[in-house]
Amino acid sequence: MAYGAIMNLGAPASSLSSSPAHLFRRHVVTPSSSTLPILLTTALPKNILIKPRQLRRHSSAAAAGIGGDVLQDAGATLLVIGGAYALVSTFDNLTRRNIIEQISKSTGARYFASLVPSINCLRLVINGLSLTTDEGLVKSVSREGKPEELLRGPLYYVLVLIVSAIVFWRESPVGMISLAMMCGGDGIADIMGRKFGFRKLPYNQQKSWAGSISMFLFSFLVSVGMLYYFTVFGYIQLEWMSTIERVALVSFVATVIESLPITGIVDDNISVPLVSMVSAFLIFGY
Ligand SMILES: C/C(=C\COP(=O)(O)O)CCC[C@H](C)CCC[C@H](C)CCCC(C)C
Ligand SMILES: Nc1ccn([C@@H]2O[C@H](COP(=O)(O)OP(=O)(O)O)[C@@H](O)[C@H]2O)c(=O)n1
Repeated sequence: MAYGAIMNLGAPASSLSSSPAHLFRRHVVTPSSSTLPILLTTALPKNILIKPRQLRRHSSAAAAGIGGDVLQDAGATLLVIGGAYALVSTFDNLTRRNIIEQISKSTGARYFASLVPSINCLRLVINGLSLTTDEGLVKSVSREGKPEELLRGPLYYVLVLIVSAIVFWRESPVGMISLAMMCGGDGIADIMGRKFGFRKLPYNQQKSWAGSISMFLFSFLVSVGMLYYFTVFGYIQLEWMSTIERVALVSFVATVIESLPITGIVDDNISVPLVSMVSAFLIFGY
């Protein structure tokens, strides 16, 4: 949910610290020095969007020793928390002094919000084409450390963020739900599946029950959290009983799609949000 982070740009700054947007993490790890650049450059310190693979990769930095790693990670965590706190406090102050509006009503807000993923999109393209070399970025978001990997999963990911922000913004549940599936559900499936995925799915030996059950649960919970958040701020009105049933249905569809052995054909950063968008649109009707 990047959506949450994006949308937060138009929400009361004081709500940032308690918003459910922090759940919208594609892959959540304790930030290490290698994840810091991406955290800081995305300027969204509360919304840590990093892959678990960094942990694995950088565990090879065991040369520094486990104690050193823990210290480094703890330091990085404190730094990010401090940065997030400072950012929220700054916005709080500006809002209290009426220097910035609490809730942006500007029609251009969606384009401003999409600037964050757009800048990251540009970075991915430039580095993916090896026009420049940002080793931190490549290491942070690729599996094998190859720049060209940036042009696949990570690029699709930011493109979905951009499209969702611009097309759906905060008036339609469709964008929120599809981002919840991609950023929340799919991200958690990866983490839980790798850790507890001993029992594989009968039709896909690459995916596990633990991963898919987590995908369903987190897609559902993150979606409901996001919808609740935007309902509280009055952007959307929902009838909750039917909404919960509908979200459960979309989560189920997204989970089934994520579990299929089609990763080689279509990246799940495309299949999951796309199928979620279509099914949410059909189910919600707007
Ligand atoms: C590593 C990423 C995707 C790869 O996925 P997969 O192929 O393994 O399935 C994500 C890449 C993220 C990107 C480089 C930076 C995105 C910044 C974004 C605009 C910040 C939004 C923050 C919010 C927390 C979502
Ligand atoms: N439903 C799922 C999804 C992922 N996983 C685990 O997570 C790993 C990465 O999943 P993936 O191929 O979907 O990776 P991403 O493209 O989402 O990063 C898989 O190799 C599995 O170990 C799982 O066990 N069950």
